[in-house]
Amino acid sequence: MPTLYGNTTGLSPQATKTLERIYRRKVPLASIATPELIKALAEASHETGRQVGALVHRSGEIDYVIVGDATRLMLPDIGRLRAAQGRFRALRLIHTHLFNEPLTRDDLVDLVRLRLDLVAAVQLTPQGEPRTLQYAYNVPVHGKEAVTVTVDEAQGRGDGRGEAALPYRTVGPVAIGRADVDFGALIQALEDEFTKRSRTRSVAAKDGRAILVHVAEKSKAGALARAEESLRELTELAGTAGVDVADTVLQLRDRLDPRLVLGKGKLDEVVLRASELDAETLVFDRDLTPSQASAIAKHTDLKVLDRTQLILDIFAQRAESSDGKLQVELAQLKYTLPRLGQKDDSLSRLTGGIGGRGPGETKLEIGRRRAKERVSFLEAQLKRLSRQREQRRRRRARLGVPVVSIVGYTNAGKSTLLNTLTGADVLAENKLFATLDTRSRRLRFPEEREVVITDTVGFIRELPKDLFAAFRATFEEAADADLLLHVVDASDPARDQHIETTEALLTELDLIGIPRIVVFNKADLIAPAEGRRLLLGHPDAVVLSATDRETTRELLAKLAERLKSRWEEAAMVPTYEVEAAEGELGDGGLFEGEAQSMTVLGPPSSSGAGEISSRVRGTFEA
Ligand SMILES: Nc1nc2c(ncn2[C@@H]2O[C@H](COP(=O)(O)OP(=O)(O)OP(=O)(O)O)[C@@H](O)[C@H]2O)c(=O)[nH]1
Ligand SMILES: [Mg+2]
Repeated sequence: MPTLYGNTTGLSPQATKTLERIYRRKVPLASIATPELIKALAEASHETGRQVGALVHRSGEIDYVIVGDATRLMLPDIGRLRAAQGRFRALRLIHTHLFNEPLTRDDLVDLVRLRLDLVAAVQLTPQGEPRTLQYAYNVPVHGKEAVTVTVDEAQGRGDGRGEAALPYRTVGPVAIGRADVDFGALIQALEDEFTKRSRTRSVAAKDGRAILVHVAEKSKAGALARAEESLRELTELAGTAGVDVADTVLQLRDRLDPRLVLGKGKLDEVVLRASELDAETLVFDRDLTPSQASAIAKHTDLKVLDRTQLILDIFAQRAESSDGKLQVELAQLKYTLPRLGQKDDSLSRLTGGIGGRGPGETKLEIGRRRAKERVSFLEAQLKRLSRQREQRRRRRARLGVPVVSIVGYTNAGKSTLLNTLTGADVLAENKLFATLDTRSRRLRFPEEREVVITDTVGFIRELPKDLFAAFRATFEEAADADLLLHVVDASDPARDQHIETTEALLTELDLIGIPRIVVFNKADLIAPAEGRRLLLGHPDAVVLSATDRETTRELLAKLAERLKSRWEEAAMVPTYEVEAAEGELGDGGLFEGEAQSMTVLGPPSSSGAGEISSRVRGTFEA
């Protein structure tokens, strides 16, 4: 027996028979629907008082007969693997409308999101006779690159997009029998056009085009400003991850939808927008539960990522040391595991990150059991590495060299500061999370005094939990620090928030007890008066430009002063005279030989303690 789909409860045996008979119809490629099929659908509708539809395959077969209610039809899950780029699903929906309604928004959203060949509605007379036919099909739109922010207040303000080109075209309603378009020729022409376009597109955006979505409750004061700031950061994160941001959408709601987060109407709009802009990914500016992500992916037929996945993806791309790679893989697996439990064939859209990137051997689409095994393996591996680090640290402690760790929000200029202070060439980039592996350099002060300066991973608001756990290890180094340099990008409008976030994370990492110097960086980008104001709030801080070595003198003097007792304790050198140090600062003699300031501590075990190497990477790493 052929299966009936949709709202099949309470159908009489007679109605069931009528419906099942629809499967016998054949539709040639040359027409949208035959008069016989239309008649059969109308009869079944009349008999049941419900909408009835057929999904017709290009082969002419009817693949699905679907029953709705009086006003709508829910399509079955027709295999949510996306149709190949530039191709349609080879299925067209022909269905009845009982009250002479034109194509509804739901019809059009289904057309676009499922990439159906075509959607047609047959308007029936009150007597149940087919009267007119209206149809719609997907058309290529030349997407605008512009980033628009749309805010939906409760009053339903427009989305400010104006007359955007629609990704579909509707025809009719026309009298039945007048709709004599050659369906086969139409679909062939459309597919050719789409294929041509997607070829040029895929070169332009190798990591995919995405729409960024921020949804927040509007009850809270300042919600809009916070949302905009958060979207700005997400846009930067997306850029860092190599995602082409096609558009951003911002919705403030009274209450978040527990299932879809956004309102259904808004989400439908996003689907259409994604089709317009040829975007295949939605990135949510919040964490989604596995079931939310799954529901949204199912509803939109788009790839759905949340903020955590985006950050994980960046880490996956950027981790360099074997340690870092293991940690990222572990975090990705831990994030993926609860999502593997879902009975969901759209798994690849929930897991793989942007391009399915995962370090190590994990393909991110492995089974649950394999994933668990891999987690245990990685955890054991990381424990071993952590023990090794611990040993190295102890050895170093015996050497008595004080350690200074540079911490702070991502992109604050930590690596730049390390480079400038030590003459190193650690990668510093205008990207979030440029640094993922801890690097250390030795900085020499006069009189044979020296410190080891360590660069760290940048902090970020709402650092993903699993990632936090995994990266805690990289802060083990910092846990032994005698002093922290908290670098702040003084020119960032969200500066105060960044300070707050960093301090909260320092607390969580148990580092808050370590003495700290706040370094307001990027002084060249702020007015001098602003710099002075900053110092009023933080009298112990310094203001400098990490890009300009001249400006770091005050910091070096402060470092020398703060580390004085530590050096004395280590009894490495005779008593340090602050006055003398300042005198030396005056003539720039703080660096005792430029070449030596570039010395790197070599791996003590493998190549002998204190070996001089010009390589930066791999410092302290066995
Ligand atoms: N104008 C200006 N730009 C700076 C200054 N210091 C750093 N930058 C720039 O800020 C960007 C980030 O610098 P990084 O040193 O990579 O920052 P980071 O804190 O190490 O960042 P992550 O490793 O990503 O957490 C780079 O483009 C630097 O060139 C400064 O004093 N002035
Ligand atoms: Mg860095």
